[in-house]
Amino acid sequence: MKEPIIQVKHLFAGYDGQAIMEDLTFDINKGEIFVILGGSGCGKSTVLKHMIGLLPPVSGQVLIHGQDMVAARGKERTRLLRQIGVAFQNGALFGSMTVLENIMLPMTAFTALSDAAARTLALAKLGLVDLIRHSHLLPGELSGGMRKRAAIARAMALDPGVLFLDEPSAGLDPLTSAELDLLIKDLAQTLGITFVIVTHELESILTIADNTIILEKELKGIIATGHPKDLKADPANEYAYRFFNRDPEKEKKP
Ligand SMILES: Nc1ncnc2c1ncn2[C@@H]1O[C@H](COP(=O)(O)OP(=O)(O)OP(=O)(O)O)[C@@H](O)[C@H]1O
Repeated sequence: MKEPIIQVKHLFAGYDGQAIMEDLTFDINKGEIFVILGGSGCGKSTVLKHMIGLLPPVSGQVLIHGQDMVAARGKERTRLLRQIGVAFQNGALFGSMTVLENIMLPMTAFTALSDAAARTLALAKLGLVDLIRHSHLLPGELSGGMRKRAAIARAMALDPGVLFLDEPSAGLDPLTSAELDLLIKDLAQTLGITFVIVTHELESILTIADNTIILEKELKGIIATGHPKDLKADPANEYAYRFFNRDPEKEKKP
């Protein structure tokens, strides 16, 4: 049975009281890989920032397990934020710390774990992303694909139920990007982690997404929602059809 883990309700997304997306309402179910799509600059990352508590929305609610993260304050907010992990596009790893130290950092900073226990747990996370052999390296010594995997391991440090990934395939070659897709699918299936991903990569979306929303700039809202394979095949949903079939020409027709 579908169980919403995140509910976005009447979210007006934007900056300084100015909405660039209006009245977004959608659910993300436990264990699914949910992809946020849309043309460049339409507001995908902005919506993501509201969902992870990095930026207050113009208005609306983001519920995690039924509790409003936007309204939450103090310890309640910290508790809700602990339930999500985030891997940003550039990895955002600390360059002067080894990969292992990067994964241990959230554990020692936010829990009472000893260094030894944090080290053991961090190595377990690195095992999940196949990076144990590289745990002693600095982020700058890793390949692009490894850096993404390290960022995912760090996002998993505190065992969140939901992982947010902003453009995970950006800058990766197609093969490395496909490997990352497999990893995401594997983590969703084996650990039951829910993924919320902002990406443009059509191949990747069709391979991994269980559900998508497509945002549209002019409309300032959701233009299509559903399984990407259904959206790709359904000409009735014209914008989604064009998006998945890379058909900009039709866009110019009335
Ligand atoms: N800090 C900010 N203050 C004001 N406006 C911003 C800020 N950051 C982004 N914007 C604007 O908000 C709009 C949406 O940007 P956003 O980065 O969310 O889009 P996006 O869909 O993620 O784009 P892309 O796919 O190109 O990364 C853009 O017009 C952008 O210029």
